[in-house]
Amino acid sequence: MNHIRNFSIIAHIDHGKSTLADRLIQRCGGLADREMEAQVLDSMDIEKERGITIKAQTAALHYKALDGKVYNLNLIDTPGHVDFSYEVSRSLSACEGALLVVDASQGVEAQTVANCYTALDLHVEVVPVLNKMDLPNADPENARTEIEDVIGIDATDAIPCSAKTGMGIEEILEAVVARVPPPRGNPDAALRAMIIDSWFDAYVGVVMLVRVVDGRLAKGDRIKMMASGAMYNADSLGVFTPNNEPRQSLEAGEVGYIIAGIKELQAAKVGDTVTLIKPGTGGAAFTATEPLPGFKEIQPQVFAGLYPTEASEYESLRDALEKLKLNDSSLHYEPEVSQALGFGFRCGFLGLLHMEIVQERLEREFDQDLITTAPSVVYQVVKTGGEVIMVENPSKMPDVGKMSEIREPIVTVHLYMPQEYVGVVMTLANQKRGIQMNMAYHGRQVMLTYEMPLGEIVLDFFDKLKSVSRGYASMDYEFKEYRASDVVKVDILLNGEKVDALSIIVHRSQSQYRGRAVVSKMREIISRQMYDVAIQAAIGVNIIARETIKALRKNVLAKCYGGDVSRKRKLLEKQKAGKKRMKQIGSVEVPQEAFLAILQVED
Ligand SMILES: Nc1nc2c(ncn2[C@@H]2O[C@H](COP(=O)(O)OP(=O)(O)OP(=O)(O)O)[C@@H](O)[C@H]2O)c(=O)[nH]1
Repeated sequence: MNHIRNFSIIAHIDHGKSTLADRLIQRCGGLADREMEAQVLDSMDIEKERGITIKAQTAALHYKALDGKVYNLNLIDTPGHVDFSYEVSRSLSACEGALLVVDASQGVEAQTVANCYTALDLHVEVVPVLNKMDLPNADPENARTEIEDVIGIDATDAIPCSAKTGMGIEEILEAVVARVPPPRGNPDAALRAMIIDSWFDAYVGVVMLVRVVDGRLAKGDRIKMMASGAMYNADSLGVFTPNNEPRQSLEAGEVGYIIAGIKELQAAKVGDTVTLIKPGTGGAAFTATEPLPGFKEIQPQVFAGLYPTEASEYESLRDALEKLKLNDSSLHYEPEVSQALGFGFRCGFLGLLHMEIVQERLEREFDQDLITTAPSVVYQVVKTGGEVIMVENPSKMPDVGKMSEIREPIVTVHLYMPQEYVGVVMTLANQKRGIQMNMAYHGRQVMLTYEMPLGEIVLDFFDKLKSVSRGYASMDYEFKEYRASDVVKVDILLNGEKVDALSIIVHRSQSQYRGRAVVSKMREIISRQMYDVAIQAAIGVNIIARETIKALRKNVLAKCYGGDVSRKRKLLEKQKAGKKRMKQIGSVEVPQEAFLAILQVED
């Protein structure tokens, strides 16, 4: 195992993670130049466009070091957003080292900090790298000082490099060999391999990327997933270079893939431990007694309704969701009926970004026209009879008289920011009903710990945090508990009719304000119709806000002075096209944005 190094790259968006990874792969001969497409490691189109990595991928590199020995360097890619923090922690826990890439012309930025702390918590050796040294305004001294002040690690040996010109690449590879410790597992113990990532391949079924911690796995061995208990045959094994390269076995310390005829992604959960059920070729011990630490069952945190704009598209939306789910085990969905929107699906997501990605893929890859309702968290409701139910759709909230308590999910949030933003971040956290638990200094960087309702976070907390801190603050959060809370359901009525898909759940102290704000936002969004439209917000039978949209549809044609038929038709066509993502509710045409009006409300 002394010739193996497992490492990943931590970087702020745009600091050059993908470019550097490509360089390292190219230098180690993994891909011929013509195969080098920009950013090999980000495989999905959307990833490229959004510039984030959704699924971790990996490359096993062969590097002949200056000491004359050939090393096996496994580069493990990590996703970079708060919705995927669990995946980040699993990929980092599969590494002994991490390159911390800092753009020498920009210095340390907040997003890197949270991942860097995760790495340090997991005792991963962090090797700082100063990228973009070819830029005229590169300031390596400043970047070094910031790494020491903000992250609190020694940056004397930070390596200057340029992923663009190739400067420093050799030094980085040497540093990986010299500074990242070799893996420490026990090759003679029972097999324990951690699933770092898993995805569905149309030809071979589920592919698992694993880090073998102890023992040995050979082709054909019978394996078992320790958390799910499912058993399979390890039909084929191999490593990614990043192309796949079949192997007869994977040894302790190695990173590679297993294909075992698994049809369901849920059977190969990230963080689960793979062990053997029959003696393999590894020795006497085969079934591990203890799984590797850190496995968590990931539950969707945010729910929203997804409806086709045309009722006839329901089946094709179902097919699309089914296909997406094949490769995204954290996506949940089940059929749901709304009086206003007809047949659709209640979908569960890891967070808002995950929801956006799914929505975008449905529209782009599957050509779906969707209406999405406002995201909601899951509430725990104690009914008057004592029964406890989970409510993930505001419109399903029982009547007030039938509930004795509503509990909302509370999360522990860690907020990281430079000192100068502590004040504004605290103000924001207080507005969002946060309770401060702790404050810790790491050099110039501060970590605030809050307990906060998840419902406040899913609305717009992340965007607000970025805007008050000019992008410098970052966060991560984890579920803590359900806690009793004075939340109420606010219904929205159009011409006196309750629109189930528009109901929201908010804290009573904010209900008046939010009700009013949503109603006035909707007034801006819903265009004028043939009739007057009354928009109201109500808590139970109490109307708390009202706006009226005056009838005005004739205006579309008003400019046409009667005569010009073709122009008239054009205008009507145009109006029809504009209606595409609209839904007829009673006599009112409601555009897609109206369902998300709650997200557009400013505090
Ligand atoms: N001048 C210069 N530009 C670089 C260097 N490394 C990367 N870049 C450019 O910086 C931009 C961001 O690089 P990426 O490799 O996509 O950065 P990333 O960190 O992977 O970003 P995300 O994939 O968005 O997280 C690209 O336009 C690169 O061409 C470098 O050493 N010098």
